[in-house]
Amino acid sequence: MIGYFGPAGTFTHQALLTLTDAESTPLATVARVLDAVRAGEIESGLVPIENSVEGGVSATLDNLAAGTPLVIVAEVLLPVSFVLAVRPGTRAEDVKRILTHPHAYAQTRDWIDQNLPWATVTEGGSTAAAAAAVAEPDSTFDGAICARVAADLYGLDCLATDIADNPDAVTRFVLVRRPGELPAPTGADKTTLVAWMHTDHSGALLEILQQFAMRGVNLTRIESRPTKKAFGEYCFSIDAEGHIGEPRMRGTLKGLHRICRAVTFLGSYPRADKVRPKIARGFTDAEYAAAEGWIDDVLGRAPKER
Ligand SMILES: O=C(O)C(=O)C[C@]1(C(=O)O)C=C[C@@H](O)C=C1
Repeated sequence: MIGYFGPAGTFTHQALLTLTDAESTPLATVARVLDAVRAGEIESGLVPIENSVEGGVSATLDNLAAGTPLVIVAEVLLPVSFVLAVRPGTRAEDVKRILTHPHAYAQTRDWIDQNLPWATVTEGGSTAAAAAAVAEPDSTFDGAICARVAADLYGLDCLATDIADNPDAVTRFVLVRRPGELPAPTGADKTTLVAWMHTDHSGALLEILQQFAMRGVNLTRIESRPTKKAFGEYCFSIDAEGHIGEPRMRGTLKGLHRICRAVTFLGSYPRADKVRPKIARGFTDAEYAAAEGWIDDVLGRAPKER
């Protein structure tokens, strides 16, 4: 069973339908999805992790960083577009109170300011939960910012469509499981990790970045998140091109393990866009293998299984 950030009609639900038609169950928060996976109540869970306009989804990044480690086994990229959904008969001038997810508000703020300057916006739950709440006859909310499928599902009318401030917005979702067998390398993979650095000397972040740079490993996302343990203490949530099965990524992870207070490995998985990294001269698997073979020769030993 696959859990997803629900209820039915969220963008996460739509992302799941592009991935599989396996049996699924909605859960009300990102934390509930991830905890249900940890507890073994569901086999895997789909949650949003990053948006091209608003950046990282903190609820997901922080839970994955701090909780019992899970691993990402797949990612989905979904273009997101929003509608203003209302109970049938509601006119624009009647829309005084809007309910939506914080990321959806962040992506439609200008449109709301320009078109409904009198409206107040409450952030909470998911976009589909907002649509379901507005559909209640005695709802205190007049409108929801959600996906068109959510408006249809909960019997709402679309007062306006395509209201995103950035029409090209894309959200990235990740499918997580309990640690076990990892997806095999495809040549177009990503590895996600959290680096918890020592804070007792200067240049600690630079040392982390050097581990990637000196092995030709490109980053696709890096953001600092508070550790929530002490004021001013941060960890780094990182996505990098490559798979733990590849020697340059393994070397990077080993290097990070040596220099960091801790490293949380959150999976190596195929990239949704299938983009293959440009591997500079000196960093290919063959060149790593040749270098190992040369060391074996120098030491006069038989090549060992690698
Ligand atoms: O509320 C939803 O529908 C979600 O799936 C969450 C979420 C997000 O967390 O970014 C997903 C896509 C949109 O960017 C807005 C909200």
